[in-house]
Parts: sequence; C-alpha cells; structure tokens
Amino acid sequence: MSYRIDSNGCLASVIGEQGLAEATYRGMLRRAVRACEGLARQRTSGQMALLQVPEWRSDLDEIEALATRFRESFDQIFILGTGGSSLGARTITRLAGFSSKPRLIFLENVDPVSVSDRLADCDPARAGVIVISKSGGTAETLAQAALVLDFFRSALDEAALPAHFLVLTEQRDSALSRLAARFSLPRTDHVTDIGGRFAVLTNVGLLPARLAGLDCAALRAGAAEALNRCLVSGESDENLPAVGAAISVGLCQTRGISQSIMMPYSDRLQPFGYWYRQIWAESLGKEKQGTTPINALGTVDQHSQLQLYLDGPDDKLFTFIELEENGGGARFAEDLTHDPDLRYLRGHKMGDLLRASAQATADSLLMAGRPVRRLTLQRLDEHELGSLFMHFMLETILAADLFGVDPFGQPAVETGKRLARDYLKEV
Ligand SMILES: O=P(O)(O)OC[C@H]1O[C@H](O)[C@H](O)[C@@H](O)[C@@H]1O
Repeated sequence: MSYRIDSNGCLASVIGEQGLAEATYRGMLRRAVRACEGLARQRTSGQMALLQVPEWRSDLDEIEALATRFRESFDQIFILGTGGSSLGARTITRLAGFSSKPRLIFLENVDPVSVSDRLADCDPARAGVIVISKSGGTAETLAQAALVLDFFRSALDEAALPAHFLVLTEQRDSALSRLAARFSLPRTDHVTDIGGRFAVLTNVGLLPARLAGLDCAALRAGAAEALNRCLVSGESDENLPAVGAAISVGLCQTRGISQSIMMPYSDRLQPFGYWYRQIWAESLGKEKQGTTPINALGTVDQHSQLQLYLDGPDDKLFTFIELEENGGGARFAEDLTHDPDLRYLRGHKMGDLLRASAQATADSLLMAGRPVRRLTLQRLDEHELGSLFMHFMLETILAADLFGVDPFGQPAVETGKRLARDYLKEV
C-alpha cells in the first residue's frame, strides 16, 4: 500500500487543547470500526454496489470501445455534466496533463459567454460530445445539451448527430433520455444503485479517463487496495479511513472544528479538492451536522489564506496532500542563485521548494496549535488516485455514521432545483 497519513498533529498530546483527547479519539475510532464491519458485511452480501466496483472488469470492454471510437474520430471532445457527473472525471483526466489529445473540454456551467467561446473555437466535424447526467433531469446539463446539439445540427447534417454524440444516463424515462431518443443518439447506462458523487470509478469517471489515455484497471486496483485495507485493519491506526472519520467528527463534536481544509501540494491534484468538496458537503451536511469542506492549493494559497489559517478562528482541520516525488523537477542554474537572498535555492530543484514549503506550513500550523494531518502519496498515478478516491469515499461514509446521518441522497438540493424551474416557467 502506498499512501500513508500522519494524523498525530490532530491529537491533544501533540498540539495542546485544540487537539483531540486520546480517549475521545479511541472511542470514535471504535465506533468507526464498527461501521466498517457493517460495510464488510454489505460487501459480502452485495448490498452496496459501491463496494463491488473496484472488482468490476466486465464493463471495461465497453468503455474501451467507446473511448477508441471517440479518440480516433475527434480532436476535441466536450464533456457536459455537473457535480458528480463531472468532478471525478475532471480530477482523473488532469493526470494526463493539459495537452492530452484529443482535447477534453468540460462544460459545467451555464454561463453563456464561456459556452459560446468554447463553441466558437470548435470544428464540429472533428468534435465529439458526451452528455453525462445520472438523473437525466439536471437543468444545467440539459440546457448545455440543447445548445450544443443545436450548434452541431446547424453545422452538420442532423443525420450526422449520432456519430458525434453519446449520452450517459440512467436507464429510465427522463428529459435527457427523450432527447437522446429523438435524435437517435447512442447511449450508455449510468449505474442505478450508485449515487452520482460516488460514481467516479464507474463509466462516469472511467470513460473520460480512457479518452485521456489513462489506465482504468489501475484506478480500480488502487481503490480495491484502499478498500481491502480499511475492511481488514480493525481498530489499528492502519485503518486510515476510520482514523480520518474519527478525527474529523471527534474534532467537530468536542473542539468546534467546523471546517475542513483540503490542501494538495500539487497542481495535478487541484481538481481533487473540488471532488472532495462535493462528496464531503453533500454527504454529511444534513440535519444540522457536517463540517464545511474548503479546497486550497499549496503553495499558492499560503499567499492568500495562511494568515487566516494561522491566526483566525480556531475552527479548521487541515489535510495536506503531498507527493514523495515532490522533491523533483529542474535544478536551479548555479549562476542564478548567487544573490545573497537567493542562496537558499543553490543546488536545489523546484520541487525542493514545494516540499520545504509544505513542511514549513504544516509546522507553523502545529506550532499555532491547529490540527493538521498529512497524507503522502508515493507517486501520482492511476493506482494512487484510485486509492485516494476510495479512501475519501469511505472516510465520508464512516463520518456519516458517526454524525448519525445518511451519506446518500441530497434532499435539500432538490428544492432549489425545483424553484429554478418554476421561476423560468413564470418568465
Ligand atoms: O448527474 P446529475 O443527475 O445530472 O446530477 C448532477 C448533480 O446535481 C445535483 O445538483 C446534485 O446535488 C448532485 O449530487 C449531482 O451530482
């Protein structure tokens, strides 16, 4: 197993009164482990599809065939969707860097300016479109689909649309299903019994991953490893998702730590913070429970947020994600480090500064008595990212158990969605 987490910086024995008391931590951990035992039973009985996904292989052939067709036919591929239908895929595909071919363009918002800018830059003959929505009823995704479909219809023959579009949605009647049927657009199914924000390891995340040329089996293998370790580790500190849930909920309930800052020190993991924000917020923010997830990026946000983190309200848990490979990169040219105020860079690489900055920031927070945990990945690849996704899905589900809320569903969001539709009807 390659990722590890040092959570000692969350304990009262290390940081003082804002840390978690050992007895509280152990009590919470015991409860989280009981919840793990429940998950193990659900995995054995096949009751929770999410826990089976890491072992799935039979769907990979279809993903491969769809991805190959799109990769061979197009230079640009638009991926339409929002929330769980976009954030996981955006996170995974960032692994392939910014210049992967074909170019993947995620349309998440309904800002007319960005949508028309994106379309102005597109040759429809060389572009494909994948519309993703679990429910098939999200207004933003439907609006994007309508606009993009109209654009392609005007530029190409309507009969050409099925060759350019693919719809990924649940197999049931919905506005998106009907749109697909009307234009004979090919479709593939969104798994029914896995919630959108937990679907990153299904075709929702893996089809875009293959479009970016990434290894889907490795993503699942990493997830399987994290899951297995969680389910067999019992009360040991090696049960990282249980430890994480115990610390987050324990700090919230006994120390008033109501915000959770997720701060990767890696540009490639920046979208991960957005994926985490959704899963933590929508799964736990119920019945007045939960903590507020906030994403940040090291080192960039040290220069905009750190004053608050160190000296503002003492209500935050910090999770740093660091890569062992962070010490890499280009070495600074010797003659450019002669200035006395730059001598500290002499002989070093760019990654040394990244690593030293993470260490220094974590130490400053600890010295200020702020709870910090440090997650380290040996390297950043599909396997490690798969583990990271599974870790935080499990940590979220276990935290929900400790908070006493149901991690699945987002009942409160539905009111706003309904109101938005009503307001449009009135215009
Ligand atoms: O995939 P969809 O059904 O289009 O849903 C996309 C998103 O819509 C909502 O607003 C929900 O709060 C999210 O949990 C969901 O991921």
